[in-house]
Parts: sequence; structure tokens; C-alpha cells
Amino acid sequence: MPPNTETQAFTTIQNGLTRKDIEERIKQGDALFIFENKVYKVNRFMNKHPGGELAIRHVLGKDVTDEIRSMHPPRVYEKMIKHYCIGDYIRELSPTSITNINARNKNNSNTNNKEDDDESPLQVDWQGGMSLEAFDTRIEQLSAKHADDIKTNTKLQKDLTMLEIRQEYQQLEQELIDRGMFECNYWRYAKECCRYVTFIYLSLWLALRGYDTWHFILSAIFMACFWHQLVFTAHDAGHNEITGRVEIDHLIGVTIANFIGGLSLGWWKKNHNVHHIVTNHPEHDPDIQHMPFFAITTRFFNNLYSTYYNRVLEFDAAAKFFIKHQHHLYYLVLSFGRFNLHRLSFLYLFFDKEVRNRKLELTGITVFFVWYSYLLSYMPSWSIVFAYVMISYMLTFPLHVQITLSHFGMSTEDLGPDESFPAKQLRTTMDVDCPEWLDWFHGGLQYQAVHHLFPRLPRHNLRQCVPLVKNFCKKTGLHYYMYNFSTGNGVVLGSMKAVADQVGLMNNVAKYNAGVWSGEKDQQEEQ
Ligand code: HEM
Repeated sequence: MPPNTETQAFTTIQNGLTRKDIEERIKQGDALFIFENKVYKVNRFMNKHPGGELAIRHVLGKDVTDEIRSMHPPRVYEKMIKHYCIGDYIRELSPTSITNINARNKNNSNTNNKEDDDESPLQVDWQGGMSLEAFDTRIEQLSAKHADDIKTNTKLQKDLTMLEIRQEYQQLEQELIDRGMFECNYWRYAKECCRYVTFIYLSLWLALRGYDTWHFILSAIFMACFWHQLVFTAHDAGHNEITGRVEIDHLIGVTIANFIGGLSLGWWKKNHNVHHIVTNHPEHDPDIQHMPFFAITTRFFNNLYSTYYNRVLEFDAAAKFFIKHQHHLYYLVLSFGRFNLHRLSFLYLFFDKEVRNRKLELTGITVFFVWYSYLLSYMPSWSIVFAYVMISYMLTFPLHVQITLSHFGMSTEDLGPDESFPAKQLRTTMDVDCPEWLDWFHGGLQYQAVHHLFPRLPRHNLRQCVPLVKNFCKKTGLHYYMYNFSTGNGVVLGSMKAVADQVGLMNNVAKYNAGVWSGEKDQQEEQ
């Protein structure tokens, strides 16, 4: 625990700080944020913060009561944080009345949460050869429905203030605690381990004992299944959800991610923690920054500066080409996702200054390449080696689809500091529903909106929390976006197509201005 070195310069504890004071002090270089009506200063702590420096930088000057409560175990916000308090926060405007929420909710509840009723007519038919035009029309229908949902949501959100939503959110958290939802059920991990062992056993057995091509192909498929499933436990470890102790969970995570999967857990944690704080913000959230391949908003056409990568995300010729076709290339590009994760892991481990356990992580990835190469040495020919690598890597793509599905079709606006944390998470994240027997395939993490509301909630309990979150949404008037898998895909492809169409339009305008595009220009001249 770092000693309290942050309070020395503070002189106005008794008077407290207003928003204006806070802004003034931030301009002078103080790193301040507000938590439960107190102001905290973390200049010297920021670069030691277990959740990463950037996670804190993004919230400076803001009231992050909900963010802090949702991201940390109670020991952090009940004990550790006290050392950094420098005074009271003086709210200049009294909040609007918190009474009668229920009366308003009654009105709102009739217009919300219709997701169960009206999906079927819009479902995407993935079977049968669909022409590109029919495919495009279908996804346009889906995104039109989704756009209506967004309009309803924005209208209703204005009804409650941040403080009113916070109150309901804290009640929901208490209800989850009372129902034991934050308790980790280790039996679920025992079951998952059996699945992991089965997959890796079959994969190794077929690779080491196999002699026919199909043995090796099947081995690669089982390897992909193994990696695909393991990621869910690495995710829990990254969130410290398994034992609740950072060091132990970090070790579990490094073993899975680095030693078994060849990817950096540290990279993932840095990336993911920022993602949870600034979800779907085009300039800040690395999870939606995939230039030149994807742009989920036209804001990426402006050569946006990424605060995560510290560079401009150029909208160059390659980006124009890929983005124009992004809704058709979506699955193909995602099937190369695992290769990209190697690239990002190496960039992080070699060039990032903040890396903890750099040697351990590098050792882990080296061990991965040794055992994986050894396995490949059993392949009878180079063409089978190539096929093995491609199949085992590319078949993990459902995971990449699942990850992007939760956010790519959702709002990317920045509604400012007055938007409450739960409102932002529900606006930027969608849940993807599936039958309960399929939970194992999606790891339970298909309920991303619930996960974003409570990142420390064990993923095995997310499904059980859905009704409670729906109830919370009814009370607050917030919209809960939940689609089934095919509709969710349609919504994402529809919004990607909308952005892709804008590239097409831009190209036509450019050609028209340059006089190259003769078709319509000629027609206009004739008229
Ligand atoms: C003095 C203030 C703070 C202290 C002492 C603190 C401390 C910690 C600690 C000990 C952890 C590891 C959590 C664990 O044990 O499970 C953590 C994680 C984290 N912190 Fe903070 N933190 C502070 C402020 C903040 C702020 C202002 C933010 C941004 C809103 C933030 C965002 C995060 C995130 C995103 C994680 C990772 C959570 C996860 O793994 O799910 N922290 N912090």
C-alpha cells in the first residue's frame, strides 16, 4: 500500500471543493476525481494502479462513484481509497427530487423491454444461398429496428438524473450481493476443466498418434475448441474474479493466456480495463479501434487520434477499401483475429513501459511457441503444418464475433459527464441471448451488458442476473438491448453497412468533383 503522500498540498478540507475548484486544480496538474461526495488526489498512485494508469486518466475530474464500486472489491473503496482523500465535494446544484421514481417508472415500463416480442420477423436467415443484395436488405431492416430502439432509449434517459439512476443501481447491487451473485461457484470451474482436458487430450492424441490427414485436421479443430474455451477463464482471471486476489488470479491468467495460448494477459488487462471505463468511445476505446479494417462510426473518417495507441488512426486508401466492404468482410477479417492478438501482445511486451512481470509473460509466450512448434513437428508435411496453424487459429473466430457483437452495433456517442455509469454501459453494450444449454459455448459472457454493469460478477451467474437487470431498466427507463445471436449479427452488420455506404458516397462525390464519374454527371448535364 503506498503511503499517503497525496494530501500534503491540500488546505481546504473544511470548505470542500466545488466543480470549479476541481477543474482549476486539474489544470494545474492535480489528478483528482470524485467518489461518494469526496475528492481524491492520485498523482503519485496513478502509475502504480493495478487497473492501469490510463483507466484513471480517463476519469479525472469526474464523479466516478459507480465506476469505482463496480470495478473494485469493497476493501478498495472502503479502506485503500481513504488514503487519497483530500476533502469534500461541494455540489453546487442540488439534485432534482429523488421521490416518485416509481410513478414515472410505471409509465416508462410500458414502452420498454420489448426485445422478446418483436424479433422473429426480422431474423436473419443464414441458411441457403442469399444474394448479396438480399443480405444487405435484411441487415438494413434489422438496423432500422435497432435505430428505433435507440431513439426510444435517448428519449427516456432524459427522465431520470444521474443521482436517481445511481440510487437504483446501488439497490440493484445490494440485491445481487444479498442473493449471493458475487460468490464464485468453483464447481462450475471443475466442469469447465473437464471440458478443457477433453479438448486438449483429443487434440494431442490425434496429433501425436495420428497418421492420416484427417487425424491432423481434427486435432487442429480440437485445439481451436480448447483455446476458444480457455479464454473465458483467462477473462475471469484478468478481472480478478476467480480468487479475488490480484497476484493469484494474475498467475492463473498468465498460465492460461501466455503459456497455453501464446498471448499476453498484461496486454489484455490494460486494453480491457480501459474498454470498461470508456466503452465505445471512438477516440479512447481500443476495442472499437480496428483501422484500417473496420470503422463502426463515420468519426473514424476524420483520422481520429487514439489515446490508447497514442497515434492517429489514418483513414487512408487501405481503410477506404476495407471499410467500404466491411459488412461483407466482417467474418473473414475476424477469422484472422488470433494472429493479430499475437502482434498486439508482442508490441505490448516489447514496447510498453508499464508492463508488470514482463519476464514471466515473455517466458510464457516462449514456452507456448516451443510446445506448439514441437506439436507441429509431428505433422507429416509442410502443407499439413500450414493447414494445422490456419485451422487451429482461424476456428477461434466465434470468440471474436462474440466480443465485437456486443459493441459494434451500439452507440458510440459521448454524452458527457452527466450520463450515469449504468446508462452509458447499457447504451453501448448489447446482450446476446441463447438457450441455456448453449451457455458453455459462449462462456456465459454473452450477457455483456450485465457484465459491463458489474464487471466483478462471476460470469457463471450472469444469466441469473438478467431478470434483475431488466427490472432495473423498467424502474429507471433505461433500455436493455438484448437480441438473439442471428438478430445481433444482423444489427451489427446493418450498422457496419451504414458506415460502409458513407465511404461509397464519399468516393462518388470525390469522383464527381474530379470529373471522373461520368454516369450521373452526364445525366445531370443533359437535364
Ligand atoms: C485511489 C483510488 C484507487 C485505488 C486505491 C484503486 C485500487 C485498485 C486495485 C487494488 C485494483 C485491483 C482490484 C482487485 O483487487 O480486484 C484496481 C483495479 C481496477 N481499478 Fe482501481 N483504484 C483506484 C481508482 C480507480 C479509478 C478512479 C478507476 C477508474 C474509474 C479505477 C479503475 C480500475 C479498473 C478498471 C480496475 C480493473 C478492474 C478489474 O480487473 O475488473 N480505479 N484498482
